Amino acid sequence: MGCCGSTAATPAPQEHFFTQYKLGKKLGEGAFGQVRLVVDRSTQKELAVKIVDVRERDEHGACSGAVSKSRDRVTRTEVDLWSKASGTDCEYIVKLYKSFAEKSLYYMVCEKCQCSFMDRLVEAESMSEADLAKIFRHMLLGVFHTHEVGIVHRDIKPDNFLWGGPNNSVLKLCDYGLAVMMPKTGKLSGVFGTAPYMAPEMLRNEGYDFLADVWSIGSVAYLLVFGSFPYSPSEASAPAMKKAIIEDHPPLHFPALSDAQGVVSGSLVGALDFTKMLLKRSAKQRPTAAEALRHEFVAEKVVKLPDANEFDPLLRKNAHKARSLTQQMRQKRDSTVQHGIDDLLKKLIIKNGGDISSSNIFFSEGDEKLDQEEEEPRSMEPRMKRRSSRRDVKHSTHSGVIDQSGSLKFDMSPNSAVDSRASGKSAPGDVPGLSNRC
Ligand SMILES: Nc1ncnc2c1ncn2[C@@H]1O[C@H](COP(=O)(O)OP(=O)(O)OP(=O)(O)O)[C@@H](O)[C@H]1O
Repeated sequence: MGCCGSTAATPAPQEHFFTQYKLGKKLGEGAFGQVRLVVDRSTQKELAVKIVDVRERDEHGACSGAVSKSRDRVTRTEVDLWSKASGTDCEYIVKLYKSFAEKSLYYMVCEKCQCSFMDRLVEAESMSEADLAKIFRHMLLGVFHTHEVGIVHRDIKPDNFLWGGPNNSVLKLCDYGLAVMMPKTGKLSGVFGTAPYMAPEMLRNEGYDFLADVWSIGSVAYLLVFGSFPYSPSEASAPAMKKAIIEDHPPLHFPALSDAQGVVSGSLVGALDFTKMLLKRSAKQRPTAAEALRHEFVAEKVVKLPDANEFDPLLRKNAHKARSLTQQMRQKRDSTVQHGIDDLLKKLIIKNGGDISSSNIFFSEGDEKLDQEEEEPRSMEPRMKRRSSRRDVKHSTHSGVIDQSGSLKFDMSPNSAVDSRASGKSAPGDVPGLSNRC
């Protein structure tokens, strides 16, 4: 692969990532890459960079050194579609500033966010209906603007929303790795995404469109309101989950919102109605993102004032359940992939005149700057606790699918985030047209 520095939209072959940015600490890990802090050398502004390694790997993660054509194509598509969505200047989409493809690594320079949606939800000191309404309004706005430019995201789930923007109070959609442009025919095919959030029409192979993303938001809403996925098959596996969604069995049901004493949580009535509206099994009866934004639960004109001390007891309980479930869904991170990228980056830093020995970015799990911030008064979002990147890195580096209690849970990931574009080959037992993402 040749060097091709570019702005997100316009190719500019003379630009190179390392001449413009100084690489910093790791903020998170993905299946094929990592996200790091960067500093723009000309403005000193802190940003983030998603680095994706497109080299061929065998099933043990060993790397041949050659570029994988399919992974290269998939990553190019991710850059193109993220760039297009980001071009809407919607504040509810993580902004992509520039992208580079050099030495089998893609660099996507984007705005730096504070933390993931789920991390803050669990650590929040309060959570009211007003907070929930804001969350879904932001999610819908990111999805709406994505749809406006003809893109179906196909991987709407809690992990793909990050808190950022002014006071870190804006929820932003990210990860366009499975996104696709809606074709002229108006229908898409193929199963993509993460099993518990997949729309029935996608799994039934009936053809789907933007409304598949709306179903996924409905699944996230269900998760937060009830603390479980809309479908909870007895066997905890991706195939069983897909079967349950296809067959509506055990049937989709909305339990009474009551606590152990049988007291109905009145504050969640609006959220429940909103969730029911999004989770219409028939896509024809489901609202578009624009229509959903007019539902009175999320509509801007309906003013809801959060009470600083309010934490709906059901929401508190469900936030922890939801966090545990979403952690089980995460794909196992392959340390070989991470080490491979780190090795390449070290060589590139040295080649570009940097000094690895005086830098701890590859050896430290911590992020001193953010740790210091944690000791400062929480001025930005007072009711939400910060989460240090030290814990982030430790968790993602070592834990795989280990939950908060440290116990290893069932793993839905091998079939949960699927992308037939990524690997180009099927694994035994895969549904035709489906292959694992990693
Ligand atoms: N712009 C950003 N600012 C700060 N942290 C980020 C940013 N983007 C991603 N992260 C962190 O990095 C982690 C990995 O992000 P990425 O999008 O690569 O992962 P992923 O979606 O889990 O990966 P994959 O698409 O391979 O499954 C996120 O969970 C988040 O914690």
